[in-house]
Amino acid sequence: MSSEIAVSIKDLSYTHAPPGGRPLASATPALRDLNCTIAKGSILLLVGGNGAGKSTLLYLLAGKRMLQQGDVRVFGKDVFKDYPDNLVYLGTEWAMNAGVKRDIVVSDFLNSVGGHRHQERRNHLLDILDVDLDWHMHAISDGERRRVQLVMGLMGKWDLLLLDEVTVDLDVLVRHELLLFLKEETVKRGATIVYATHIFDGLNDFPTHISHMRDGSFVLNPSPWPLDLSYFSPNGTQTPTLHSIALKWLSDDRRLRIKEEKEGKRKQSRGARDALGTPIPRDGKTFFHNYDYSH
Ligand SMILES: Nc1ncnc2c1ncn2[C@@H]1O[C@H](COP(=O)(O)OP(=O)(O)OP(=O)(O)O)[C@@H](O)[C@H]1O
Repeated sequence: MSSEIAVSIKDLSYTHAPPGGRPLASATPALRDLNCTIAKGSILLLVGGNGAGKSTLLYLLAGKRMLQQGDVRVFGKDVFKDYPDNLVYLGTEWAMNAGVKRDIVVSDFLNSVGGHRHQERRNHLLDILDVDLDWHMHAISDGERRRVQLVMGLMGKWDLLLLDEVTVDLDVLVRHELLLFLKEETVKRGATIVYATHIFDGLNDFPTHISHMRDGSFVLNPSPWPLDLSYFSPNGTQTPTLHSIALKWLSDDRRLRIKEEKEGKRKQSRGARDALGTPIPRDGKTFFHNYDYSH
């Protein structure tokens, strides 16, 4: 892996705003004071519960929103003003777009987005993702449509790939082949990937770095994976799996949130309520298993 920088993030904070408006004074920031660099050739996995800020971060890295505070550079550029042609963002909303459910044959669809310029890579991806050029976009399953999206997004030679949960509806074989392809892109071409997912099966050998996000902050800044054993316990002999780490981190996050709600340090979220709609207090003990890193 090269030590050149693909992404640098400095003092980045962000609060969502209503369409066309400014953030409400009462709104909670989605990102708070993030700082990190991501080296070329690395694969960073963002781990965090629902609402932790992963998608917002990927959105900002993709230049889809104007920054409010802080600085983000992708290959040295401000992506909002100067979108690099070697940056690809793939998110889940694409498949919901009515335009991609038209009665159009996959080969025509891919040609309409430049497939003829990338014949060799396109054909390789058609194999890996098991996509048939004769499929009709309106008559395929969600997972199959996702596979077409991936061929479309990956067939050009990207140098930074931002992936937001787009492997969730792939079958296990296609997902496995895709991860191998992506890993190879980083090793052979020095491409860089930032990946947010909740599915950790088969992922242990994929990332080069992981981070833990909670409430829009990095609890663990992007760090080399596997993590140093001393992170887990002084006597540890084996790095826990990503799945067990995610379980432990997210259960800690939930416990902390409930503690802070009880102490009045944050607004109570939608939790269990009684018949009159009064929140049922949760003590963070009775509801949860005590996860350690061995699960
Ligand atoms: N369009 C929006 N308007 C207002 N608030 C938003 C909007 N999108 C996200 N948020 C808020 O920003 C915070 C971060 O959300 P984000 O979608 O980045 O989390 P996430 O880690 O990607 O979650 P998930 O795992 O569920 O996809 C959450 O509190 C969420 O409610």
